[in-house]
Amino acid sequence: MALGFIKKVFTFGREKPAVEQAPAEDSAKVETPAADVSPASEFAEPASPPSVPSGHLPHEGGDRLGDAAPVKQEQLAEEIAEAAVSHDVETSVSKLATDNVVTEPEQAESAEADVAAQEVTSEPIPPLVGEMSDRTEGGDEGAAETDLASKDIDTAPILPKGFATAASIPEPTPEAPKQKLSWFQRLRAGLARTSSQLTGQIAALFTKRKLDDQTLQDLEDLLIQADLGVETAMRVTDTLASERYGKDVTSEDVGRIMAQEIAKVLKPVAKPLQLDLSHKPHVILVVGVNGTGKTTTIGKLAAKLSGAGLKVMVAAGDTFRAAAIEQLKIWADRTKSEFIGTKLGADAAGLAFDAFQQAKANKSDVLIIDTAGRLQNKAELMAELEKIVRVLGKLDPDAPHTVLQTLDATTGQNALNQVEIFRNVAGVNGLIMTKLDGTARGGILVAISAKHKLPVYFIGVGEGVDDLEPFEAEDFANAIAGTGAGSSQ
Ligand SMILES: Nc1nc2c(ncn2[C@@H]2O[C@H](COP(=O)(O)OP(=O)(O)OP(=O)(O)O)[C@@H](O)[C@H]2O)c(=O)[nH]1
Repeated sequence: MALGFIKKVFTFGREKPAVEQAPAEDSAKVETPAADVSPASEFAEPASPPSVPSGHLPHEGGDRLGDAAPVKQEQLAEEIAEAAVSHDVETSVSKLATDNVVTEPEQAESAEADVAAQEVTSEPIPPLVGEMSDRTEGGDEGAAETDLASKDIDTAPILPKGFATAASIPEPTPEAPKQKLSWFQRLRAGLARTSSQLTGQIAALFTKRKLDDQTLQDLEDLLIQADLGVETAMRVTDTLASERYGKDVTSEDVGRIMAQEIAKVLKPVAKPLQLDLSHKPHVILVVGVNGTGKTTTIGKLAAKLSGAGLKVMVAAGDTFRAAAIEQLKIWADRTKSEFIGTKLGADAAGLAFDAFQQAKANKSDVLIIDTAGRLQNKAELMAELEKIVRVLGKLDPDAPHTVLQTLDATTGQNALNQVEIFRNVAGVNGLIMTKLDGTARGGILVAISAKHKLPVYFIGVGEGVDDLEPFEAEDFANAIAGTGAGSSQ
């Protein structure tokens, strides 16, 4: 797999604005030496996240998600104050419990305290040095040498497959066949229901029949029932008609054209997750409906990044489910990442606020924030997500830099609606499809890609820490169509 390292730039050219900080009643004051937040070097404008349309969002049921009109400064400052008030942060670094989190009630008076007024005095949390997990000892086979602008070459981490950084130079690297076959077999196994159902029906449709309008219509119906979406179904039938209309056609012909057309839809969205390591932390916010694999996927991402030598902090923003906080702590320990959490029921935006501050003070490379699972039609829960994004944006205009949505491959059609709402509310700019090793209905990813054109960075192919693979368009297309290199595996 050629590792495309696409240059991504953010605007850091201007002086960093004094961040309006809202130390509220019991806001946590993190005692770490003042982080050196000198303005980073000049970068071009970032790609702006999808605009958030105001007005009622087109989705069945659920409440109006509210107007996305810009929030006034005072309202925002109140939100930050309220967010900081309603929780006390327990900051713990796996293997290093710190008790240096204190609150400064008097800071609560003004919602706009200057960040410089926040004296930070305790020692920064030393980087955690842990043995690499055996899988990432030498880094992924396919990892390319990267030349990071912010680090000299001999200390630049070798990013694992599926990640890129602003200054890295694309280097095609040969795919490690044994790794591809194993996860590819799991992918095929996961998509077996989709592909066997589809290829079985196609075979039945095209026994000794010339290609005519009726068979084209029947094929189109089959492809739509497999969740591929109307657009892709029509592309397949149009291409097939242009090649074989009025002639004999075999199911192999159909499979080949199906894989080809699906790959055309998926190739533009199969991209590495771009990290901008020229400033710290790169914030990844993980969102999605309940049980889609957010916390597990964060653990897998943390393993890849910390295994590559990056300093990772994970934040337990799912303050709704008790087990989620503990689950993420276990992932942090397992992946030698730093952990920040708070008490059950605390304000998630406040946790995100403190996590950012802590990650900055600790000079973490990447901060990955978990969130509570929520259905897209629960307006108050979606409003909470908006607040988390707003609070992070006040601390860094480009944060959260990556908003990942996890999609459960067994969901089917509803995933389209999930992406629509989460994208409008939280500015989702990347997808991860999980549970493709189960009885997946992976076809929906084709429909989502055709409609939303959002990058698909990884796929989950199991519950293990290594079961996260960079998304490969050709492999996925062949797995659905039951064709291609892996088809004989
Ligand atoms: N088979 C399989 N199971 C997965 C995968 N990813 C996650 N899971 C499982 O899915 C279940 C839910 O995963 P979580 O990470 O807790 O999901 P979540 O989105 O954080 O859940 P909530 O916090 O309830 O929203 C767990 O049992 C995971 O082990 C995957 O790729 N394959």
